Amino acid sequence: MFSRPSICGNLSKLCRNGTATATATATPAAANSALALCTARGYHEVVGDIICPSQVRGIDHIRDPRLNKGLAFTLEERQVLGIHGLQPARFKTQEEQLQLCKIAVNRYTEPLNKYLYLSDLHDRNERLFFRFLSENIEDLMPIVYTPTVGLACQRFGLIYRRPHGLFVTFNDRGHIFDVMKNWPEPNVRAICVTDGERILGLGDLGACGMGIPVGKLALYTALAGIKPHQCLPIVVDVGTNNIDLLEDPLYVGLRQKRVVGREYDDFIDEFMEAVVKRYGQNTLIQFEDFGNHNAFRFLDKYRNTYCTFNDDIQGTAAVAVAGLYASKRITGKSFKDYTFLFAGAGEAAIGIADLVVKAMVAEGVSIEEAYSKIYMVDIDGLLTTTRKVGSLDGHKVNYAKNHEPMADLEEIVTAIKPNVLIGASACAGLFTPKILRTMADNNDRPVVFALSNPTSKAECTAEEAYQNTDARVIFSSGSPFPPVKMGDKTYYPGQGNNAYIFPGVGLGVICTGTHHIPDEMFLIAAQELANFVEPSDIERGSLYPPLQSIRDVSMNIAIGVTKCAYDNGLASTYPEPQDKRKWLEDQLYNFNYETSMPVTWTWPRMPYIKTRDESPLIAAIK
Ligand SMILES: NC(=O)C1=CN([C@@H]2O[C@H](COP(=O)(O)OP(=O)(O)OC[C@H]3O[C@@H](n4cnc5c(N)ncnc54)[C@H](OP(=O)(O)O)[C@@H]3O)[C@@H](O)[C@H]2O)C=CC1
Ligand SMILES: CC(=O)C(=O)O
Ligand SMILES: [Mg+2]
Repeated sequence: MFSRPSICGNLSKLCRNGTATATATATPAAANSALALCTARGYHEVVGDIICPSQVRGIDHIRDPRLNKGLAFTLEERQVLGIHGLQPARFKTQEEQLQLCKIAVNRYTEPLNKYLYLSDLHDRNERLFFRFLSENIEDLMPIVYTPTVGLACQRFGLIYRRPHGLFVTFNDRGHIFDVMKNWPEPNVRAICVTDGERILGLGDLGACGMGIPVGKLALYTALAGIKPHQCLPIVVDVGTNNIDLLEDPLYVGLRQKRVVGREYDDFIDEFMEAVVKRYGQNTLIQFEDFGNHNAFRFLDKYRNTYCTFNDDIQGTAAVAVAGLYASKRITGKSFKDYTFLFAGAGEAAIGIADLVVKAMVAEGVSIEEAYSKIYMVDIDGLLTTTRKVGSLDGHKVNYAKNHEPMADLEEIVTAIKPNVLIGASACAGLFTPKILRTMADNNDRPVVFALSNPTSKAECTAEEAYQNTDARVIFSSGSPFPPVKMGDKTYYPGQGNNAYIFPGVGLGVICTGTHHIPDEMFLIAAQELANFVEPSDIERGSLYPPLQSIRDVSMNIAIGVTKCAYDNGLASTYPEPQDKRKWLEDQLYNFNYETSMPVTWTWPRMPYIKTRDESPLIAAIK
C-alpha cells in the first residue's frame, strides 16, 4: 500500500496535527486515508497543519520555507527526502543555526539591512525565523516592527521581493472572494488588514503599508505562538493621496487617488463578506492603520456583526491603561485623582480615553466625573464646547470642556495642570522642555507617555523626559528608546505599544472562536498586563514587563480573554476547557524543528547511500 511511488516513493509524510496527525504515528491505513484526504482536497503544496511532503520532491524540501531545516536535516532525512548531496556535509542543530543568525544579523549596521536579512530568513526557513524572533524580542522587535518597519514601508517599492500577504485592489471589486482564493492557506484564522492611509505616524503610504500587517502578524506568531499559516496580512489598495508616491516610479500600488464615499464603503463591505465566505464567520479581522475618519466608522459598523477589532483604538487603549494602572503604584493615586491631558484626539487618544473612562467607572466613579477628568487637544487646540459645530466630530464631543478656547499646548499644560500627559499626535517634539518642566513643577511624579511612532514622530525622547523633570517622570514611549543615565542611576523606560496586547487577544479569540470582541476583553488585557509588572520593573523606570516576557503576558491575556468569551456566551468552540492554560498551550506553534520522517511505518525500498555507520533507523528501513 505504501509503495505507491506517487505518494511514498520518495518518502514521507510529515503530517503535523489536525486531520492528519494520526498518520505520523498510527497505522498505514490511517496514514493512507489522511493522505487521500490531502490529495482529495488538492493540497499539493505545503499548507496548513496537513503537510504531505511526499508530494514535495527533492530540492523542493529545501526551497519550501515551511519544510526547510537547512543543515539541520539529518543524514536519514537527506537520504530519504532525496536531498542528500544538495547540502554540505555538516549537520547543525537549530541552536547552532540560531547562533549563526545572530552573527549574521549583527554584521549589518543599517536597521533596514537587518530587516532584509530577517525577511530573507522568513522566506528561507520559517521555523528558524520565528524561533529567532521569539527568543530575541528585545533586539529584533525594533527591526520587524516599529521603528524599522516604518522605513521598510517607506522603501517598500525598492525592497519588495516575495509575497508575504495578499493585495486586494479596488479593481478586484466584485471578485474579492476569487482573489482571496488565491491565498494558498485553507485555514486562516486571523487577518490583519490596512488600507495604508495612516501608517504609524508617517501618513498615507498606500500599498506600501503592507509592511505593517506583515510585522503585526509576525508578532502574532513570535509573541503568542499563533501558527503562521493561520495568519494572513492584507492590504486593501484603494489608491493613495500621497502625491510623492503617485509620482514615484517605484510605487507598487494602484496609481490613483483614494476611492472614497459609497464606493469605498461597498468595497470594504465586499471584503468583509469575502473573508467570511472564504474562512468562516469567526475569522478574526484586525483593522490596522486606517485613516481616522474610517477607523471609528468601521469599528462601529462591524463590531457586532464580525469578529473584529481596531488595534489602534482598542489595542493601544489597553496598553496605555495597563501603564496607567502601573503608574498608580508609584504615584499612590487612583484614576479619579488624576487629571489627564491628551495631545492628539484621534484613534489612539480617544481609544485610550474611552477605556480610562471604563476603568474609572469600574472603580465606582460616575461617568460624568470620569469624562470631566479628561482634557483633549487636537490640531486646533483644546477641545471646548465653544468650538464651531462640525469641528467636534464623532467621539471628540465627549471630551469637550466648557473652557475658553486655547491653542498653545504650553499654555494649556500650565492652565490645566494635568498629572498625566499622553501624546498620540504623530507630532515630533510636541512636548517641549518647557512643557516637561511644567509637568515636573506641578507633580512629584509626572506621568508622560510619548506614544507616537516611529521614533522620529515621538512627542519627546526618553532623554528629554528625564532631563527636564529631574528624572522624576514616569515615562513610556510607543517606540523603544535606549536607557537614560542620570547621575549614578540608569532608567530603562518601557515601551507603551499595543504589541503587548494584540497577540494575546488574538490567541484567545481564535482559539475560542469568539463571535464578537467586546471592549471588556481589552480591559481584561490591560489588567493582565498590569499584573505582570514587578516592583523591579518599576524600580528600573518601566511601567511594563521586559519585552522578553511578552510571551508569558500574551498567554495570560489569552486565558483572560478565553474566560471572558465563555462567561459571556461569545465562544463557539465547545466544550469549554477546564484547564484553559493547557488547552491554549496545546494549540501553540512549535518553534522547534519536527521530524521530516515517519517513525513507525514500513517504508518502501529506495536507493540507499551508505555514508557513515548505519543508524538503527536506516538499518530498519533497509
Ligand atoms: N504606541 C502605540 O501602541 C500606538 C501609537 N500610535 C501612534 O499614535 C500616533 C497617532 O495615531 P492615531 O491616533 O491613530 O492618528 P489620528 O490621525 O487618528 O490622530 C492624530 C491626532 O493628533 C492630532 N494632532 C495632529 N497634530 C497635532 C498637534 N500639533 N497638536 C495636537 N494634536 C495634533 C490630530 O488632530 P485632528 O483631529 O485635528 O486632525 C488627531 O486628533 C501615530 O504616530 C501612531 O503611530 C497609534 C496606535 C498605537
Ligand atoms: C503601534 C501602532 O499600531 C501604530 O503606531 O499604529
Ligand atoms: Mg497601528
